[in-house]
Amino acid sequence: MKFTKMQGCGNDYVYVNCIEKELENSNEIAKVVSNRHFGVGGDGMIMICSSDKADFRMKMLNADGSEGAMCGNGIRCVAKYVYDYKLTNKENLSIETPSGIKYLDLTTENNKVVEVTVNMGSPILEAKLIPVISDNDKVIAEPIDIDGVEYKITCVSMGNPHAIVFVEDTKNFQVEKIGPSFENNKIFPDRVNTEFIQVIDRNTISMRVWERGSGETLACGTGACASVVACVLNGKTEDEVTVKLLGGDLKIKYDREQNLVFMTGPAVIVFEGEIEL
Ligand SMILES: N[C@@H](CCC[C@H](N)C(=O)O)C(=O)O
Repeated sequence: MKFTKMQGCGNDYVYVNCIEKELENSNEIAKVVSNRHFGVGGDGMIMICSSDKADFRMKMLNADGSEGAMCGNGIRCVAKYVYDYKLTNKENLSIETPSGIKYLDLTTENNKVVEVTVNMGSPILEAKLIPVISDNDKVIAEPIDIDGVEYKITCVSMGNPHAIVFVEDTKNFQVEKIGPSFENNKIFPDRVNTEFIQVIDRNTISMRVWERGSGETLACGTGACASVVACVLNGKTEDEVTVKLLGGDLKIKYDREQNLVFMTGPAVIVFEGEIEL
């Protein structure tokens, strides 16, 4: 199988062109190729497919083979893939995902994409739709017991579920130890992605993430969007925020008038290859 390894802020996936032919058994293939010792290595696999509703369609699978309905870093890389490999010459693209059609603006230099802005759509706050089990309609700064310690979570879906936790210091936070207990807590019927956020100032936050199905990653685009929405809801930041991740920075804008979230960030090709399956 031919592939291109790409990354956005260090959130790396194996990209496969499925425009002519979809992959059979893609959940199993995602597990194999994502393995960092026996496969290509990545946080998961992303398939670029044709669409009858938009310019292209994206399907994303986590490293454990489970599907995510949206991937913020992935969708920017899909835009770079289709433009740089000349599958389109459009600099304004629409990409269908299981969480709806997203609209993207490409910034190019020397006929290559260097940065992409994505209209990520409206955040979903209704507990039932995220889904998170709660007595309240929305989960904002609600206490949760994780391994005997009380944390406060704010829950937001950007097409996929996120729980946001404010911490004193992201650098020394034990994400690997605590992340799985959030992911698999019984109040999240579909599991959850968890963002640990340190507020630096009213326009800057530091974030680490434990991703459902992939573990700690260097960045999560939907997670950065959900976190800025959570910051605004908790009165911690303005609505334009630089999110500092282990793998780089994302610029997020929560346009409250339109109730839309915009994400701007890089997309990079790392290498191309072929793997025997
Ligand atoms: N890294 C992604 C999100 C990938 C999916 C997520 N792990 C899930 O299962 O919902 C991003 O950049 O948004």
